[in-house]
Amino acid sequence: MNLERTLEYVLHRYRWIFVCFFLLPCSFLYDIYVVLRNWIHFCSKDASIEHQYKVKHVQKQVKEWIKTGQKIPMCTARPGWKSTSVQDPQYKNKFYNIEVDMSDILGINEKNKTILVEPSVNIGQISAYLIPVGWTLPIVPELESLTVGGLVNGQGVESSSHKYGLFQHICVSFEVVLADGSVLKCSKVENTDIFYAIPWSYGTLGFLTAVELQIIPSKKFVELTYQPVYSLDEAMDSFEKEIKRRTGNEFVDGIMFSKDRGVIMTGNLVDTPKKTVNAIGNWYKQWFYKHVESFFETGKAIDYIPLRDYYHRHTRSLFWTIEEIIPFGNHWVFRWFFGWMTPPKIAFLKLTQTEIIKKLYLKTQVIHDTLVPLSTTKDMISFYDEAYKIYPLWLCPFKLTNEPGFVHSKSDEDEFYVDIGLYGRINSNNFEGNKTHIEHLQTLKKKKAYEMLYAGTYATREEFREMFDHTLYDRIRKSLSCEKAFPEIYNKVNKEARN
Ligand SMILES: Cc1cc2nc3c(=O)[nH]c(=O)nc-3n(C[C@H](O)[C@H](O)[C@H](O)COP(=O)(O)OP(=O)(O)OC[C@H]3O[C@@H](n4cnc5c(N)ncnc54)[C@H](O)[C@@H]3O)c2cc1C
Ligand SMILES: NC(=O)C1=CN([C@@H]2O[C@H](COP(=O)(O)OP(=O)(O)OC[C@H]3O[C@@H](n4cnc5c(N)ncnc54)[C@H](OP(=O)(O)O)[C@@H]3O)[C@@H](O)[C@H]2O)C=CC1
Ligand SMILES: CC(C)=CCC[C@@H](C)[C@H]1CC[C@@]2(C)C3=C(CC[C@]12C)[C@@]1(C)CC[C@H](O)C(C)(C)[C@@H]1CC3
Repeated sequence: MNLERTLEYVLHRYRWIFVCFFLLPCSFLYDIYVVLRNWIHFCSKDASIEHQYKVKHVQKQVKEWIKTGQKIPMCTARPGWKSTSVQDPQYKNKFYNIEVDMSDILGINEKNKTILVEPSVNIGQISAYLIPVGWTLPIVPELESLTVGGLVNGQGVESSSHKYGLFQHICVSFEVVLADGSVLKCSKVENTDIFYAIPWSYGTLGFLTAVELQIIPSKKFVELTYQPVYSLDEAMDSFEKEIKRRTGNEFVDGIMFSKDRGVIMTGNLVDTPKKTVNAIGNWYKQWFYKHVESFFETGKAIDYIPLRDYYHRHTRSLFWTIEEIIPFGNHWVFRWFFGWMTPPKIAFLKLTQTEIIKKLYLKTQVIHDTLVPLSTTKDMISFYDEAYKIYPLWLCPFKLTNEPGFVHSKSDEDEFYVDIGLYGRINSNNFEGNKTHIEHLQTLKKKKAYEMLYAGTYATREEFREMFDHTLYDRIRKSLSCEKAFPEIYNKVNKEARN
């Protein structure tokens, strides 16, 4: 027991040695390799012609699965350690793996204001491609490694979501390979039901092979205003006012550093900065959340930030979770000398974490996002303060439409919700392990909230069905004969059902 404790302590406390001396250089070299590979690929091949061959390859694999007698369900062959989540999808070892590794941008259609991409294209790739040519996605989730396939089959949210909704709401059409090996295009005008059923479906309706996304004109900078607040009431009032402001804000989000102290941030796109630009993405700059915290000393302030730096502001510090791994990572000496190699790749961190580190995270930390109606956000934050006391806390408002599907507003109208992000160490003396986690689930139910599923769910199958609207999903699964081909969503996102 004592030995285990000591080992836990050493592995956790000194993880940085392995991360700094091994994972950081590997991550940096891997990034160079990816840039070169994409560039060579871009110069040597016509992505849209090659796309057709890639789709045929997926179809061929599905048809081979049919010939095997459809005994075990299918899933993508993307290894679990590559996924941007804490989960370990062990089903990948048991299921029939289909290679859907398609990572090309297929082109922009400026007239229709859309971009066509393959599903393994990541958000970093899209922002680097679009911004220099004057366009951007209306919603750019902040971690560069998130893929379009994962964001569509899962879910995505960002500080522009109060205006545009969730990532699924900027999708124009999907191309999918179905369980019978056929290819189908769906959108708001053709195969509508399938179009609405795919978001949140976790790859349990078919294999996504292309996604058409809405694009909007971009500008060079974000004018970002930081407004410190000194009580939860003030935070909620300011938040509500900024979301509903008539003149509009392109971006609204907030970070609470304790129950009574937070910073609400509002931003707009501009071409001409009115003061010196703050390129917060440069390797020697402070971690973004530390920069935000500094405004308690100075009071309300404005920054002009290059657009791409703003979008990926939490990439370098993985929100605030990197501090647990490299505790001195924000020290100026580290930033100046090693900052250019950060962050370590999430995939490499996952691949190399030990069982003891995994257990320690589960025992002492929570990584979870909940989607709570704006009207009950204050109560939910108070609950989190009592039960977990995890700070900083991310607050990201979003518009939830009543379009059909797994998650929609609970009235006939669009409603405002807030994504509350808990990422870190539990500091509350009231925390009582699973008892608290169960109370949390019950509170979510009372508040008519949803859970984001990248962190998995501990809800029972019944609770899960109560939280998420399965009406359309069940119907589409039947009509597309998915029973043998794919597991149900629950069997992918709940640990016990998954194994
Ligand atoms: C947010 C949360 C909610 C929970 N709710 C319930 C509940 O309602 N009812 C109940 O009976 N038990 C609940 N638990 C506890 C849980 O049931 C068991 O501890 C778990 O099933 C043990 O499985 P595992 O170690 O194989 O972890 P896995 O689920 O396989 O996860 C693998 C590893 O990933 C990490 N990890 C996974 N998810 C998280 C996360 N959200 N936050 C931090 N680290 C994570 C851990 O390192 C974990 O060891 C909850 C745990 C967490 C963190
Ligand atoms: N700001 C934000 O919104 C953030 C969101 N996230 C979450 O991260 C996740 C995305 O991470 P990422 O690593 O990109 O994705 P993952 O590899 O985690 O994939 C997520 C799910 O999507 C399915 N999927 C992915 N591609 C396809 C495809 N082409 N066809 C069919 N199914 C597919 C996977 O199926 P299979 O199981 O078969 O592989 C899996 O179930 C999302 O769930 C998102 O919610 C995380 C951080 C921030
Ligand atoms: C909806 C939004 C904005 C979600 C943000 C989620 C991030 C905070 C999550 C996504 C991936 C994530 C779960 C991860 C981790 C921290 C929190 C992250 C970055 C870490 C790095 C924590 C340390 C762990 O040992 C391990 C390496 C497995 C994970 C990897 C994924």
